[in-house]
Amino acid sequence: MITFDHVTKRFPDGTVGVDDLSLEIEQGSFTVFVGPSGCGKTTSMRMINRMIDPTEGTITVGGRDISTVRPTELRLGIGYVIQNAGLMPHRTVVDNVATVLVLQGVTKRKARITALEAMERVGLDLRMATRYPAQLSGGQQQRVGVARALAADPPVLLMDEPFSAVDPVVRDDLQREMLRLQSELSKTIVFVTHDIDEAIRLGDRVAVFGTGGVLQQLDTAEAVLTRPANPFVTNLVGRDRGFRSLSFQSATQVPVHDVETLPLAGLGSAPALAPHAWALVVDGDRRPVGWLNATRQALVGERGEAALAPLGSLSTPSRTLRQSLDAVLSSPSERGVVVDDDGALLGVVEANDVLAALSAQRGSTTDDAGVLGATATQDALS
Ligand SMILES: Nc1ncnc2c1ncn2[C@@H]1O[C@H](COP(=O)(O)OP(=O)(O)OP(=O)(O)O)[C@@H](O)[C@H]1O
Repeated sequence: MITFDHVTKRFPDGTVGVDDLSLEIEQGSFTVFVGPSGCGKTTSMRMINRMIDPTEGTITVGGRDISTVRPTELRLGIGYVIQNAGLMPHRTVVDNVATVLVLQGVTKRKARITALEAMERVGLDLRMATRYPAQLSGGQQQRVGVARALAADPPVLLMDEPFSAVDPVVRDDLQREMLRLQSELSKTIVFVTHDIDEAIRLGDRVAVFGTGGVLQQLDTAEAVLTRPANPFVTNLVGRDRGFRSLSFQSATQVPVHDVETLPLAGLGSAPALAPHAWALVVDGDRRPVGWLNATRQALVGERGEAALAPLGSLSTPSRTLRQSLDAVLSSPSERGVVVDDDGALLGVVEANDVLAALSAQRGSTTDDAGVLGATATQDALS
């Protein structure tokens, strides 16, 4: 557990970076510090590994007041990942990852073996090991940064805007990877971002910081979205919070309907579709490939598979209402495709059923009706 007890940081020029911060970070939790630029997120994080010392108050890590622990000793148990990875350009990837272990006195050979394991854990191709950082993409460099922080197996991981310099697709991958890693490793993670969507996706707990380094709300991601503590938080989570809150609502009650399918093999000899009908084309493993209607079917002879309309986003059995609704909205047939964990077709969901499930859940959470219900429905439909 990491505890901030009435912690204030006043810089020599008088700027108050963090103002009277008290919060507890549970062991094994994923806590995200979020807020606009200059509100004290990074300063708060850097006080945990003593890159910055507080002016007032006490921070404890694992029950120890860290002002009594030498920074070098403290940092052995705290991994640190920063934006742009901060890799050493003249060292190979594997040696970058092995850095902390070597500093700890592990032999170079052993450190490299552990570094390769850490690379595998974060999904890096081991052929990258002998490359230099400049020979990697931005996303790969970030993975190296995470591998380096994890290599020495520290119980605590600090991550300061680690994914903010990569494009949205790579960012999505890295976020997914982080959630997978956390489910396997159960580290105590403190993650700084100014992106509320990233905070909500990753955090078990979200700490919203405001102007002058004042903590505005510390809560679950769902509570920050659905019960913002004050106008500052309401403004930060934004207009789309009703839509975002669908991410926390299960769609397992939404019925999955059967859908007409056509096999990809022999597409050209399929019976003609009725004028307004859509059929889902599946491969030999029943994995959906695309949608077909009569107009597109007429083009199959000429274009083959390229005549199919894209599937839209796919929904899965453990889906949320947001995922279900997105599948419906992004599908040309207005029915969202549901697949199992292997990608095989389970059926389709329909918009009316998604909205009915939303209404039913609104009825069962009367306290939250204003936000979860009306706002969500309006946002979803607008
Ligand atoms: N060394 C310093 N000297 C003076 N003021 C500082 C110093 N470091 C940070 N600050 C100020 O403290 C406040 C908090 O800064 P901090 O970097 O913690 O904010 P942040 O929320 O992480 O912002 P960003 O998202 O832009 O990184 C800001 O007003 C900043 O200008």
